[in-house]
Amino acid sequence: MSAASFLPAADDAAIASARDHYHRHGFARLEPALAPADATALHRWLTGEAEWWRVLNQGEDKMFELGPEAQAALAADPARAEALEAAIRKGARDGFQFVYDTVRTADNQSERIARGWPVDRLVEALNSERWLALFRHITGADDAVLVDGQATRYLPGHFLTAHSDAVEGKGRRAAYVLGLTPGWRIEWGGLLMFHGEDGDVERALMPRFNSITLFAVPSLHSVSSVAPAAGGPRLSVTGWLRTTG
Ligand SMILES: O=C(O)CCC(=O)C(=O)O
Ligand SMILES: [Fe+2]
Repeated sequence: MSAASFLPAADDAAIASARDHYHRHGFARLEPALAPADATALHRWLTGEAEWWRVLNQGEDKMFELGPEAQAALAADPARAEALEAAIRKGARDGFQFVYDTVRTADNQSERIARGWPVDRLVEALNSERWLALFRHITGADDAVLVDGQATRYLPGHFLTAHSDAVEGKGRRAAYVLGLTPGWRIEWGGLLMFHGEDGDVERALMPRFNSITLFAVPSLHSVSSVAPAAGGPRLSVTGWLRTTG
């Protein structure tokens, strides 16, 4: 892991085609995102040492973050766990709801460097001039100056309903999702869905390993539920290209 440079690995043709696609459709996919060994090392860390927090919301503005101890306490109390599941199902029926696992990184560079987990070092790399210039080139967001990020893990039953990513004051210009699950199948769910104005699915994207998807903010999208039959968790690093800190 210590050798990981997290430099961009896509060639000029892939970059040119991503830029063209983004300008025409508001999203693009770049692959390979990283050197294969770097993506594999991240995947190994995400499936091994990473410490996951369960995050979920209640209504529009209440959010819960359950660390390892709170998750263990919940697992030991099936009645409470089922009540929480029921609340999540109810919230998802007609409203905005999410539940998934995360490893957050600090927006602040010195905190990322001090902790130095692989996901911190990846987000550090994404803030290098090399990656920033590439992101600006593809998205046309010339005023973007920083990249934030978190690792996410969607287990079977996890999902994120429709939202636009626009948050007042955050200066989000584009979102990115770096897929880190090898061997995913469409049938396993966990698809990044863009919602069309006609109420149909405009586009659904597979969480492909070592590909980075970029899309403009705001745009209405969701992550479909990971199916019970999924062969593993849906792993990514995701965040935003921003104008302000
Ligand atoms: O993981 C993804 O594909 C997208 C996640 C997302 O939309 C978000 O975290 O806001
Ligand atoms: Fe989003």
